Amino acid sequence: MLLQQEPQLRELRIFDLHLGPWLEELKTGPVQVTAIQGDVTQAHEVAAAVAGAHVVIHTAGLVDVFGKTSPETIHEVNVQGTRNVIEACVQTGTRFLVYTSSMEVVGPNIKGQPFYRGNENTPYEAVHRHPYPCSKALAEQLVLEANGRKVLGGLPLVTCALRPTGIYGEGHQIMRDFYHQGLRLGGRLFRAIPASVEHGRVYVGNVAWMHVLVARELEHRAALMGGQVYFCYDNSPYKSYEDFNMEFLGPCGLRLVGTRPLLPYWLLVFLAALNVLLQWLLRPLLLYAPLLNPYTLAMANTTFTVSTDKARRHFGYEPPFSWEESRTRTIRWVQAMEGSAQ
Ligand SMILES: NC(=O)C1=CN([C@@H]2O[C@H](COP(=O)(O)OP(=O)(O)OC[C@H]3O[C@@H](n4cnc5c(N)ncnc54)[C@H](O)[C@@H]3O)[C@@H](O)[C@H]2O)C=CC1
Ligand SMILES: CC(C)[C@@H](O)CC[C@@H](C)[C@H]1CC[C@H]2[C@@H]3[C@H](O)CC4=CC(=O)CC[C@]4(C)[C@H]3CC[C@]12C
Repeated sequence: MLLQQEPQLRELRIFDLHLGPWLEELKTGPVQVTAIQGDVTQAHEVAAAVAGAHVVIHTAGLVDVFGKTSPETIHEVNVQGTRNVIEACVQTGTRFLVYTSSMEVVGPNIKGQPFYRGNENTPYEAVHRHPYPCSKALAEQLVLEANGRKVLGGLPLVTCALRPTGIYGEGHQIMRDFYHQGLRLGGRLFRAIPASVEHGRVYVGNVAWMHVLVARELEHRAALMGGQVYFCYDNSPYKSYEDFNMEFLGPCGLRLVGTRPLLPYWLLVFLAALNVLLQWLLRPLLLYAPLLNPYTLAMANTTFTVSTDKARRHFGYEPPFSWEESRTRTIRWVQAMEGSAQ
């Protein structure tokens, strides 16, 4: 999107632990695309990649709420990695830093309190225990506190944090997991969460556009945007997590069984805890990381939706992809997966 939408772009550096062959397709245009294989936990690698950059969009992170990696690793990547990016900007003189934070910085909290149509100023007790939200909250705090620090050359660093709600769209691993689970269950998924529990979702293309816009506007609107947080939002409908997924999985042949949860909540809690035990017992042999665990159950069962226009007011954000376009593009992606699955 940067290559298509940013006329000022002279070089795009992509720094990632895992570089894919798709990067080669980006190198066909007039803008220099530099792919750098590196680890954000290694300060020297980050500094070398950042040196000379005008703006850094820091979106690297470990998105793990399924117990696939240790809390220490999540912290190392999400917190220390962010610290390394900030220090690289300061040491090399990069003045503008955009950070991909998350709704999880706010909630749902461990008390299961709903956040209903909230915005960036809505009072809410952001209390977390899980390593992932804790790491995102710490990293966001580091980014916002770094706003105003002097970088090499003596000018101030300008930082901003974007908080996507549940991202969906092409490449969404969790959607892929739901789809494959449905295929394994004969084309069916079984409702576990009441339809009334709404979860905010945002299309990946709109999240990407918000990042491009902030990267462009941060310099000209530093006084307004510096040190600010913005929820990433669009016109995606408010639905339960499972019903929302069915907007894409339904047209691809899956069916959500039950108009209300098929199992009582206490049994779901028991099964989620059993999954944790099984994960622990099986760890020496294999990685067992099902979708259902105590954290994912609590998240899915707590309403969290945002309603805000702060990004529009501060830097003119309007989602370029309508709900219909976002839905169609995601369905096409799942269908392409379906083709590969058959
Ligand atoms: N998936 C979601 O629903 C949401 C994600 N986010 C945030 O968006 C950002 C991107 O996440 P996703 O695209 O969902 O996940 P993703 O796993 O597709 O992207 C994360 C990227 O970070 C890279 N990475 C991981 N560890 C690294 C390391 N040590 N050094 C360098 N690169 C590393 C991965 O290779 C990957 O390309 C993350 O910061 C995440 O916390 C925020 C809100 C919602
Ligand atoms: C098994 C069922 C109970 C099923 O409904 C569980 C769904 C569960 C896997 C998801 C429900 C809410 C999701 C999280 C939410 O969208 C916020 C997120 C923000 C991020 O920064 C990363 C992803 C996630 C934690 C997302 C993960 C999947 C859910 C927990």
